[in-house]
Amino acid sequence: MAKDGILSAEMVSEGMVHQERLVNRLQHMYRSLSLSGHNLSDVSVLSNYVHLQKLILPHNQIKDLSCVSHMPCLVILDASHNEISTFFDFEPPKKLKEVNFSYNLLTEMKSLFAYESLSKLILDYNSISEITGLEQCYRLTHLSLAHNKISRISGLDGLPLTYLCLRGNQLQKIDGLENVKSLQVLDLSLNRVTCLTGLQSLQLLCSINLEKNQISEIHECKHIHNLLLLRDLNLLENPLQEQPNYRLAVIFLLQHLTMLDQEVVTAEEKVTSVNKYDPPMDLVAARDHMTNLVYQLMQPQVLFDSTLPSVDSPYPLLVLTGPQGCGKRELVHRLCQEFCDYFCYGVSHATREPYSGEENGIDYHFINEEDFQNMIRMGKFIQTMQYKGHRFGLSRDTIEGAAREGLACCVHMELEGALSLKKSCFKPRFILVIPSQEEIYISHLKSRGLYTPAQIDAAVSRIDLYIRTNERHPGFFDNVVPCGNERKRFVTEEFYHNLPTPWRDIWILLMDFMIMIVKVGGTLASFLCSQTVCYYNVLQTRVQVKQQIDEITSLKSIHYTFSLITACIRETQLPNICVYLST
Ligand SMILES: Nc1ncnc2c1ncn2[C@@H]1O[C@H](COP(=O)(O)OP(=O)(O)OP(=O)(O)O)[C@@H](O)[C@H]1O
Repeated sequence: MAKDGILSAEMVSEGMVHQERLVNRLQHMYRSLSLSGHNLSDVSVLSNYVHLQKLILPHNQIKDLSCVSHMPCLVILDASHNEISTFFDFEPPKKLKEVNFSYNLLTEMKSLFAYESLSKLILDYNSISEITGLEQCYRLTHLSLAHNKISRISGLDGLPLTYLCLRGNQLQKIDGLENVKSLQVLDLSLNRVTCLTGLQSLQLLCSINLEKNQISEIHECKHIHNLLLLRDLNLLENPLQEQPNYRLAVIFLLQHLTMLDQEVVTAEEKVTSVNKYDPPMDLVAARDHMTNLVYQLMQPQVLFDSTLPSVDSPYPLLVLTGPQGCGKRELVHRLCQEFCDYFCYGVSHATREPYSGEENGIDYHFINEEDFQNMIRMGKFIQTMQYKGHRFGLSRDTIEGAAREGLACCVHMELEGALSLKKSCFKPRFILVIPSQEEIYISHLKSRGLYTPAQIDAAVSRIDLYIRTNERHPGFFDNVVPCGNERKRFVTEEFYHNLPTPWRDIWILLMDFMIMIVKVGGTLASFLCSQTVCYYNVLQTRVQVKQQIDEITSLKSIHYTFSLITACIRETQLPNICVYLST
């Protein structure tokens, strides 16, 4: 222990960790000195040790470090746990890289422009209230100012920091970091931070510690959603932890995390979070199918009453699917009008308000949410779907109604509904009606005057979903009908007059939806031919079986008509249509 706190030459030689002989072999050169916890207050003797590279003096009572001015080779200085109140009060050693002044009495930072080699600076547990003087520290990568009195982050612009610790300060928001682009590890624990804005541009961040702050909203995580390298996030002891499903919600928003709140994020948690907050369509469909089936099975049996098929006797359903407002609904109506001997419009239930001109029981069965839920519980639906906050569902009664009249049911629905139906024992035929020209689709939606711009964007964005499904799952749709302005383009006066007479009549008959119906035609006719047999098998009466034969004859004639139209179109060399017809 030092007498009166004064460091003597003997003590220095005891504390020397590393010494080397100089070239002349007569003198020693001291490289590293470590004197921890010696109650030292006067270390002026060190002015003689000019070759020191590493000086470790923690847990003393040193107030004055001016001896460092005589150590031009010093690289590492640890003067933590002392009584230093003046900031870097010595001539700058040119090579000084690492400095630790934590647990001292520093109240302010001064310019360190002359310390150009400084790469690591630790100033924890002082009373510093503002970060200043670091502007010229072009090599500073590690800065720690934990447990000071800093209330605002400043003075760090453009520094090459990879590690920054401001734990235990008085920060309420995160600003002043936008230009610290190289930051990888950030510790802001034990502050009063309420929101995460200010982090979104720090693309290299891989670890953020925000333990013990005031963050109360899970959606704050959206600000760090785009930080693709972020692996470790600590939000322990923030109010948001009280929110239901907190962990899953955060994992869902930050899918790259491997550690959350000091616990490993498992693959199961990631899958569960996605299934909860953005379930893949297939999962939604499977759940929907399962729900409706289970509720149906829970009802008293109505087997003998039902004309509907079982697993081995499918019932013909024609499903037109496509994005909202693409024209599929009109096409279904039209098909059911034109071919009323074969098709019946399957009216879905909907919880949305009717648009003007819509009629209850014709466009939808409009019901309220409570009634819809009751119908689900009573096993009434075959398929349901939530779309933009409203519920839609196709009921067994609707289909039974069509079946009792000896007709095939024709419905329109979104892709999720189609997926759910695919899982049922029905074997529907699916026709995708897809806008071929985005601008025309958008202006059509606008002209309906029913949708907000956000709803239009959402509908347009689903075009891609349908196209991807069609590309990735060949055969998912039995036919694809592009809708756009082809109709206007092709049904010109000239085209019409050039048609031979019988074909002209057919065109008149189909007029508005001609092109679309023709394109559906291939599927439609073959579908009816193949499915009607099954349907009549379901009804199981002799009379109807007899009727079936007659029907099929006329169906064949429809098929024939379609092939004539096809040939006619081919003759007029309309390549677009021919392509669709041949698919
Ligand atoms: N049972 C159902 N299952 C799934 N989707 C359905 C069902 N019934 C209707 N839909 C679809 O829900 C979407 C929203 O229906 P809505 O009637 O509000 O649309 P819209 O604006 O009138 O457009 P559209 O002319 O395409 O019907 C439409 O794409 C519609 O086809």
